[in-house]
Amino acid sequence: MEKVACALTIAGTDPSGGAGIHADLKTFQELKSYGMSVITSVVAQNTTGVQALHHVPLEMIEQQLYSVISDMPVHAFKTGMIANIDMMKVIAKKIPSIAAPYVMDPVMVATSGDPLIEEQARDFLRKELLPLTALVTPNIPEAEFLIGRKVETTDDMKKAARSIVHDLGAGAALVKGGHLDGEAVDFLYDGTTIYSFSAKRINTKNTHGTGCTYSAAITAYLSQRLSLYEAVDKAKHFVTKAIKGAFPIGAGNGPTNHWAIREKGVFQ
Ligand SMILES: Nc1ncnc2c1ncn2[C@@H]1O[C@H](COP(=O)(O)OP(=O)(O)OP(=O)(O)O)[C@@H](O)[C@H]1O
Ligand SMILES: Cc1ncc(CO)c(N)n1
Repeated sequence: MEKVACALTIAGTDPSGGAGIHADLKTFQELKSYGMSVITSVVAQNTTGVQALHHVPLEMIEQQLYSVISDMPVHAFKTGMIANIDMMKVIAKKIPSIAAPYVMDPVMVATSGDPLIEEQARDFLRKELLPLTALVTPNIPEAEFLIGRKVETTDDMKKAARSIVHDLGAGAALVKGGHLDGEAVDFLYDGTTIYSFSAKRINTKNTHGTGCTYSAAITAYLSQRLSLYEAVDKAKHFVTKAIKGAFPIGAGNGPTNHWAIREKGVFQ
């Protein structure tokens, strides 16, 4: 019998539906992987920023992980917002028992600039979680934090990707250029080769949740057994379409359009 591809996200919520768990599950669904989720923090946020955070108790995070892993197949998984070291420890302990590719979106701040993880937890993420990954997907500020140097040019991005793999122990690194000017170009380093993925920059402020959507798309494709290169290539097309079709809703940075690859949706 054919088995459905199963993808898991471990992340925080976004009641406005554009980022976090919500973006991940919409993306899994759109790309036809069966989506599952473990919630780390409940975040009161919208397109304008983060209003409040409530962290799920550690035992409950552990229990959610157990509920999924003990019963369901996981063919690939990702992490997004993990707010503090204690949560990271709980998750790190369970990762070896999930025998599947791990994609880390090293979320530190929301698109609005509001912090989503505690300052001290960043080092733990770099030292303890990063070496467990099949792929990490930092944007420019996250890459700068990880390697401790400025990333200002495409050459710096490629060097950062290499250093994240060779010096920090990630399985592979995808350094995203959304925060630079010009083409929206990302560089993947898999330990041997640098690949670039490029798209025309779209003139929009509606980029809430682009990073979540991209890493979720990569995770969905990995759960379907695509190679890392193919998964990133197809995910880049998906996120570009989702940004192109992004919705001008909310007063801040509107959300990406997760169904942009098939139809426009229903408009009022
Ligand atoms: N205006 C844009 N036009 C086209 N592609 C873009 C644009 N902004 C970002 N991208 C692309 O979107 C993907 C996500 O990258 P980005 O650097 O925005 O992630 P991020 O900062 O982690 O996202 P988030 O805003 O969710 O934190 C990358 O492939 C990037 O190149
Ligand atoms: C829960 C959550 N994760 C990640 C981001 C980054 O976009 C966000 N805004 N919210």
